[in-house]
Amino acid sequence: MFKVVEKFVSINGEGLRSGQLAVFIRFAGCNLDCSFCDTKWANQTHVDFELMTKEDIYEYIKSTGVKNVTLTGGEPLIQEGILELIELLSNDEYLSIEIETNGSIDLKVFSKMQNNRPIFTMDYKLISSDMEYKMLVDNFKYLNKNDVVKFVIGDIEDLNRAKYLIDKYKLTDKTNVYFSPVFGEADMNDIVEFMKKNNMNEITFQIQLHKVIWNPNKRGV
Ligand SMILES: C[S@@+](CC[C@H](N)C(=O)[O-])C[C@H]1O[C@@H](n2cnc3c(N)ncnc32)[C@H](O)[C@@H]1O
Ligand SMILES: Nc1nc2[nH]cc(C(=O)O)c2c(=O)[nH]1
Ligand code: SF4
Ligand SMILES: [Mg+2]
Repeated sequence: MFKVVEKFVSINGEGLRSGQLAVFIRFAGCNLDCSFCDTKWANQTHVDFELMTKEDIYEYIKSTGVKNVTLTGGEPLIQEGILELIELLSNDEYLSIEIETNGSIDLKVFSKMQNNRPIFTMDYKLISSDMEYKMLVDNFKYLNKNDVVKFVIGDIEDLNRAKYLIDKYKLTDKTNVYFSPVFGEADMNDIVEFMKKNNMNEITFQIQLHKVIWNPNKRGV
């Protein structure tokens, strides 16, 4: 059984499918504690959740009629039975599955899926998150051109570190690379100036769209 803290339809506010309708499944609990986390509430021990089987989750998704599915949290890939859920959803060729994951979970087993493989938006947690020591750089090799490595930027130190990693692991040759400011805190102009100064042609800068449309603290959107 999965602990689901919320499920809803919205437009995806992040990633490759930003602006498109998506059905979201948010799981309880995370193995990290990022300084900037906007869903800390979902990681509390006493959070309210609904227990759902993988079949319940599939039925809910189908009842919405929405094609894009985002599994998020919390950390979706620490949920017991998550591989079976992903396989069930992937068997439905109509669905396009996307998984938001935090960079600390080994993606090898997931990346090997053959049919209708999900796309992974893998965060690399930078210095200002306080969680960089948990990052698995081996994960970079399991990502392809359908996936994303996302750097959430808090400050200039994060920008320098992101650039170092992009160059060292040739990330833009392998996958899509996004910069996203810590919402309401990072200086967005600094990020764009940094991109200009370093001629970062292959990076996509992105703001979380749902936080512009709705109150940034609103749930279920
Ligand atoms: C809440 S996390 C859940 C999935 C997974 N635990 C992870 O970190 O990727 C979803 C996305 O929101 C991003 N995020 C969380 N707090 C944020 C903030 N304050 N500003 C910008 N992005 C944020 C995360 O970096 C991640 O890309
Ligand atoms: N609209 C909307 N789009 C999102 N894309 C990724 C989200 C997440 O929390 O993982 C998210 C979210 O919480 N809301
Ligand atoms: S990994 Fe994701 S859910 Fe966990 S604390 Fe960090 S941003 Fe929040
Ligand atoms: Mg969110």
